[in-house]
Amino acid sequence: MNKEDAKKRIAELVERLNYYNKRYYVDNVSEISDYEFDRLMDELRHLEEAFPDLVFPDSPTQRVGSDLTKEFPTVRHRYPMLSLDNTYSEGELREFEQRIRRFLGLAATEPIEYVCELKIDGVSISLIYDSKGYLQRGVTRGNGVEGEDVTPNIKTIASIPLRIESREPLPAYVEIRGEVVLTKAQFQKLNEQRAMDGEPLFANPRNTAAGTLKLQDPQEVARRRLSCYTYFLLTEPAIVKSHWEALEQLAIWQLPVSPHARLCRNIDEVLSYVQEWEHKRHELPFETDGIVVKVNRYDWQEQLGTTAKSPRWAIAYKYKPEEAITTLEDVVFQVGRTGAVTPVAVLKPVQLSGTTVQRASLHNEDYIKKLDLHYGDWVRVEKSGEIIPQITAVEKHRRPADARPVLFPTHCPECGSPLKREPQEAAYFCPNAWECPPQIKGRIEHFAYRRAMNIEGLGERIIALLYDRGLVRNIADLYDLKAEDILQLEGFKERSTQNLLSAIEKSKQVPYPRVLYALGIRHVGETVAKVLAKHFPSIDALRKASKEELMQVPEIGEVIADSIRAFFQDPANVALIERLRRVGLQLEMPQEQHIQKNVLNGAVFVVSGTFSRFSREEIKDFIEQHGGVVKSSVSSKTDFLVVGEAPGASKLEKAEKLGVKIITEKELVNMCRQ
Ligand SMILES: NC(=O)c1ccc[n+]([C@@H]2O[C@H](COP(=O)([O-])OP(=O)(O)OC[C@H]3O[C@@H](n4cnc5c(N)ncnc54)[C@H](O)[C@@H]3O)[C@@H](O)[C@H]2O)c1
Ligand SMILES: [Zn+2]
Repeated sequence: MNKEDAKKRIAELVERLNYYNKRYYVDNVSEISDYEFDRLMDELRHLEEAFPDLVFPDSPTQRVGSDLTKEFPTVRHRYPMLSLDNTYSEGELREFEQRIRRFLGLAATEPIEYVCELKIDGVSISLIYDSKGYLQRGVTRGNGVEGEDVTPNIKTIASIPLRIESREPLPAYVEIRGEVVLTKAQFQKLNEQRAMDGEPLFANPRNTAAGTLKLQDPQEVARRRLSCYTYFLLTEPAIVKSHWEALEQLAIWQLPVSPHARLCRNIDEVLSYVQEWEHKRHELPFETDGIVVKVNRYDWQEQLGTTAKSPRWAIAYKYKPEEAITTLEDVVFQVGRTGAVTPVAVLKPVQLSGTTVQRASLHNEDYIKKLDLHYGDWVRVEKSGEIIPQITAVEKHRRPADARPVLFPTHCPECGSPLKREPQEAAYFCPNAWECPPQIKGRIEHFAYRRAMNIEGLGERIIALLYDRGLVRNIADLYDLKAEDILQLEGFKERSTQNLLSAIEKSKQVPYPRVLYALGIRHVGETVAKVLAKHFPSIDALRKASKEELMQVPEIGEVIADSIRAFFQDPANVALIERLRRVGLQLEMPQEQHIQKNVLNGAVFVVSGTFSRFSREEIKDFIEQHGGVVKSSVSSKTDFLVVGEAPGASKLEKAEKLGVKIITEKELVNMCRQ
């Protein structure tokens, strides 16, 4: 390539990679796969090596991708937080060893020990502990030089100790680094919940963890249940001489360390570790994208030093994304509870990363157009960091001559209504909310769902049966069901019929905030429903609220306000609510909760055990709404310990010792009634 062309290509790569970096680190979105990103990076690095005077200062090869957002205070790192050099080839691992030997002037016979660790696909974090062992700060990598202080969010992570317990005095400065992740199981749970709430699904655990760490509401962060693994210890003065000892020290201090790290005596053992984990890593509870290899001895690490972007004593070996090639048999267009239409590719079954893949996500119309997808096409399917397989490319040269292009339907595949596309949104939806079967069934499923009305036994299958028999067309119909209706359903006997009826009956006691959530108003998830119920203590108050009044509530923005207004403007919804009122659903907060505002007068409460009338969150809210203060542990300042079933023994004991008054939930409710 001549210099002119190189210059053009370099400028183009710098611009594109900087753009992907911003999308990835700031917006937490991957527009291309990590593998493609790394290939472009590699191309840039090679060009820059060939034309060293064309290395721009803003080149992504020269700096760490920055996560700075200006939404959190920034903190300067005492030691820069760098990235890692990476490779996809085992040959380059051997070259890595050769470079180290040359740099340190070691003979070929001199053994070099390495520590191998799994490269966890999450977000790096730096934890600073003070000399008494208390967690002082949690800071993101930022641009490597300064990061963002996300301490309140970090404190929600259960496995990170708020205090290091140590018999020996701690060094004056303790910094621990690690990776914040979402486990695959937790990621799936969150997405199930989002599907229930009709919200767009998260793409993958890494980007979700990164986005979660940057939320402004630590309570929401806590709800998402992040995890953490630590793998770095920096202290002043130094207390260990090698990386392996550092990992041991972290374990002694009860920091979460991965049990799979291994001390390898030479590069061959490193390569075996790499091979050993290539497939086994899929069984781990979290996602990994490779292996990190670190020179064990600290004195050697120090001599090797760092480049502007990464240490010379470590390298990441990344596994190529596993890919399979198969044919596209069909595309189905699924209609969800909110009417959103999602295209899903039906593939000829093929093995990929140890599972049989038969379906792949196609996201939306734009994605299908970008792929230029045709029925019968040979397609490449990848599972890289994404749980749901993706079609990454079409093998156009193998396309059958008469192949028809995949076109997005103009009408709903379920009810035939013309589809609509919201301006600025990629997704199409079916506007026929009241008659489109999957939307009706989806709303009833959402209503019956555990965290909403919690109607036990009323799942997807039974709802489909009730719907197909014409017994239920909306949520209010559930309350008109008779024993003889249910008895005629397949699989129902006397007993199961009674159980279902009493589960439906029981749902009449579900408190108002959950009923509000169960109604399935778009954008009104669990948290928003609670906030709304607090400010508008009855459904009538909410119905009468203007857009402006709604938007005065913290956390309620224009989108939510519009959605609530639209819901109540539909007469069918108003009629439905009237029916729910007649059957006796809770459509307002209990009287005592909004009259007796300050009866508890600042008294300090601790709660323990499980309660029959409230969830853990609800009892805390209840106390606070009545002017009490809730603390998490019993001390001499505690006035009351409220005990439910199976209270914590240590709390009870402490309360008894300190003479704290112990009361039941019933007594608490009575106190608030006076
Ligand atoms: N898809 C995209 O659009 C896009 C954009 C930008 C970056 N990326 C991905 O991010 C990579 C660059 O990110 P990076 O600079 O954070 O480098 P990196 O992720 O390749 O490696 C460095 C990071 O690995 C993490 N890590 C996990 N386990 C570790 C362990 N045991 N020891 C040490 N570190 C460990 C640390 O957070 C560390 O900061 C790219 O190679 C690419 O894969 C993707
Ligand atoms: Zn429809």
